[in-house]
Amino acid sequence: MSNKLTIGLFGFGVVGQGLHDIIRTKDLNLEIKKIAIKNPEKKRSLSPELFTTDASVILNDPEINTVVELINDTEAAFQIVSTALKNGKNVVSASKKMIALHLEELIHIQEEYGTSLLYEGAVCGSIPIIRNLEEYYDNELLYSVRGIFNGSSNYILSKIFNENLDYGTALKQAQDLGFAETDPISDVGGFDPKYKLVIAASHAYGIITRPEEVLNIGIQTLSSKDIQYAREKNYKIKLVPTALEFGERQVVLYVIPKLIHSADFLYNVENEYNGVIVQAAFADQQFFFGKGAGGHPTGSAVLSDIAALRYGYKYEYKKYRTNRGFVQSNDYTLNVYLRYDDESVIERLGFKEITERFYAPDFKYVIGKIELSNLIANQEFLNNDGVFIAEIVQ
Ligand SMILES: NC(=O)C1=CN([C@@H]2O[C@H](COP(=O)(O)OP(=O)(O)OC[C@H]3O[C@@H](n4cnc5c(N)ncnc54)[C@H](OP(=O)(O)O)[C@@H]3O)[C@@H](O)[C@H]2O)C=CC1
Ligand SMILES: N[C@@H](CC=O)C(=O)O
Repeated sequence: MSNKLTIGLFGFGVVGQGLHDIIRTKDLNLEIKKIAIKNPEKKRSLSPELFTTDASVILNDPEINTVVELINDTEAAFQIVSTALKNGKNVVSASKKMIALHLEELIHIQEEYGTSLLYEGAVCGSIPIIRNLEEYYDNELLYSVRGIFNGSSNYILSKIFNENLDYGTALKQAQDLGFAETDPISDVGGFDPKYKLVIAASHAYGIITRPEEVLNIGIQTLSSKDIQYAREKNYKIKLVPTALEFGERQVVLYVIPKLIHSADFLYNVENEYNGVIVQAAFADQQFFFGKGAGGHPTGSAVLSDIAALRYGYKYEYKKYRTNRGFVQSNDYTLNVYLRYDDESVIERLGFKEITERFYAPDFKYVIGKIELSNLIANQEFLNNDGVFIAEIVQ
């Protein structure tokens, strides 16, 4: 491909503008030729001639060799990205939901048309985790990948724990700072970190998982009682996606709040920062830390992908293609804290074992072991008021 990148940018919101800010500070031998947006009435900080609402102006322009997709509409993003790849353009995207939902198809399109799709900014903002999982870690030696993959929920939890802010105020701040998704239930309900986990697991283990088959329980039902419990036991609560190998090449994926002890690297990951712990057979634990949301941190990851396209970089999906027999499995048991209102909840969830019970008129909880499949069967129920569940790692 030509050394000079001529870019068609889709989206000029938090991340699109963040990327543009970064690009204009440096002489990078690249040009943003056109920017596609949705609302022609919105006031823009750049010349009106640069903008279009017609996607085909970019997608059919033979001079544009690189498409950068940073929009907040999943289905439109898939149409744009797949058409651009089929039209011979390389693409950078930060749309994690779109990528997680369409990963297998996107891999095949890249293969068929010889084009490249990079998406480092889609997983943990500024942290270069995808290229590391893809290139550095052999899946034979990789035990687990877990961490804080969502800046908004971590921001909310930090503000609640460290500054006693109420949930609604903290969420509003995360939205005002540009961290939250258009519908913030995606963040606080654990959907956004689940999409990121699905993408990370494909590069870690070579397995492509359908997001709807992965448990996501969020922080939206957190109450003052859970915070009191965590504080008394010297825990912090964090929303943690986990991909972990167990048994014979089985990989379990799930997203759930976790009670985190001070010895855990994630304990000190605060606000919009993310942290990823990779556990490998001989390297033991390695910790990646950086801003996981916001225009400039995400823009920096997008720019790194743009720069990688200059030298023809592609994900080879080696682990997926060689298929070394890793399979996703939900045959896994978690140790959990469950705060509940109604006694029938305990029976409904079918605990394997209960090791602790606390009972007061205004606060009831149990600690015990439960099958992941039971949590999946009750996922909707567990995201409703009256219950809060969190994993406790023993
Ligand atoms: N915010 C963050 O910290 C991060 C966000 N992401 C992801 O990056 C993407 C963009 O997020 P963010 O910048 O926050 O979103 P914003 O809501 O700030 O901006 C979205 C932009 O997309 C444009 N847009 C929407 N639909 C279309 C369409 N069909 N064609 C062209 N433009 C369109 C909007 O146009 P208009 O201006 O006219 O409304 C707007 O400029 C999302 O997928 C998000 O999940 C990833 C990592 C971090
Ligand atoms: N809403 C997301 C944005 C980045 O991916 C988050 O809060 O992490």
